[in-house]
Amino acid sequence: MSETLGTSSLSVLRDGARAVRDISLSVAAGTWFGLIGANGSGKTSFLRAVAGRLAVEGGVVRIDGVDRTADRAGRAAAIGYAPDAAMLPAPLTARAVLGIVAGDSDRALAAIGGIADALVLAPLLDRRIGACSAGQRQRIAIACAFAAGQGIAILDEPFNWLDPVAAYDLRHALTARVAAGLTLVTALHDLTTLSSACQAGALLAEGRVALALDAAALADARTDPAAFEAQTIAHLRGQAANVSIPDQDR
Ligand SMILES: Nc1ncnc2c1ncn2[C@@H]1O[C@H](COP(=O)(O)OP(=O)(O)OP(=O)(O)O)[C@@H](O)[C@H]1O
Repeated sequence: MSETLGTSSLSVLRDGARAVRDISLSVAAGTWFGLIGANGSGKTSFLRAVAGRLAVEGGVVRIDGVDRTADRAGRAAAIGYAPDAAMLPAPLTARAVLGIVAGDSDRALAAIGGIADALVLAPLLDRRIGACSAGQRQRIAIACAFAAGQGIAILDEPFNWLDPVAAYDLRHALTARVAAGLTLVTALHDLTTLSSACQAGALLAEGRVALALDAAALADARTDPAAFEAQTIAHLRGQAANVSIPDQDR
C-alpha cells in the first residue's frame, strides 16, 4: 500500500528541550494509524509538528512521497487537525468557527458529513462555544478537522471527554471514513480502539518509537485483547521506569 504520510528522523523541540527524537513512521493511504504512549512521551508534539502546527527541529515530513518539511503552511493546509477544544473561541458559535476553517459553513457541514451525526453536532451549531460543556467543545473541535475536506486528518486523543455513546459512534464514523479513503492518525490512550480500529500504530516513549505495531501485531491483539493489554501495559510500565532526560537534550 502506498504511503500518504511519513517522517524520517523527525525531531521537535519544546521550550528548548527535545520532545521528539528521530521518529521515522510511515502511514499507508486509507488507513488509521494509532499512537500510544505515556503522558509526556511526545505524541502531541509529534502530531502538531507533522500537521504544521509546530516547528520541526530536524528530519523530514513527507506527504504523498514529497518532502514537505520546509512547507509548514502547506502541511497545515493539507492536513485536517482538531484544535485543542479548550482553545476554541468562547464568544463564537460552532457554525462560525467551522465557517472560518472551511471558508463557508455550509461547505464545512457538507465535508463533515456523517461524522456530524456521530458527534450530534446539529444542536450545538448555533450555541456560543463558551456555553458548551467540555465534551460538547470536544465534538466541535473534532468537526473542525473535517470541515475543509482534506484527505488526511490528525486527531489528538479525540475520545477525551466524549460520553460512551458519542465515543462509540465516532469510532464507527471514523472507521467508515477511513474505509472510504481517509488517512487518519490519532493519539490514543485507549488500547481497545487501537487494536480494534487501527491498521497500524506505534508506542512512543521519551519522544522515540519504542515499539512498532504493524498489521500482524494488531491482528494478534484482536485475537487476544487481554494478552495485548497485559503486554502493552508492561511495556509502558517498563518505559516509565526507564524515563530519563539526558542533559545534552535540554
Ligand atoms: N507547551 C509546552 N511547552 C513546553 N514544553 C512542553 C509543552 N507541551 C509539552 N511539553 C513537553 O514536551 C514533552 C512531550 O509532551 P507532549 O505533550 O508532546 O506529550 P504527550 O505524549 O502528548 O502527552 P499526553 O499524553 O499527556 O498528552 C513533555 O516533556 C512536555 O513536558
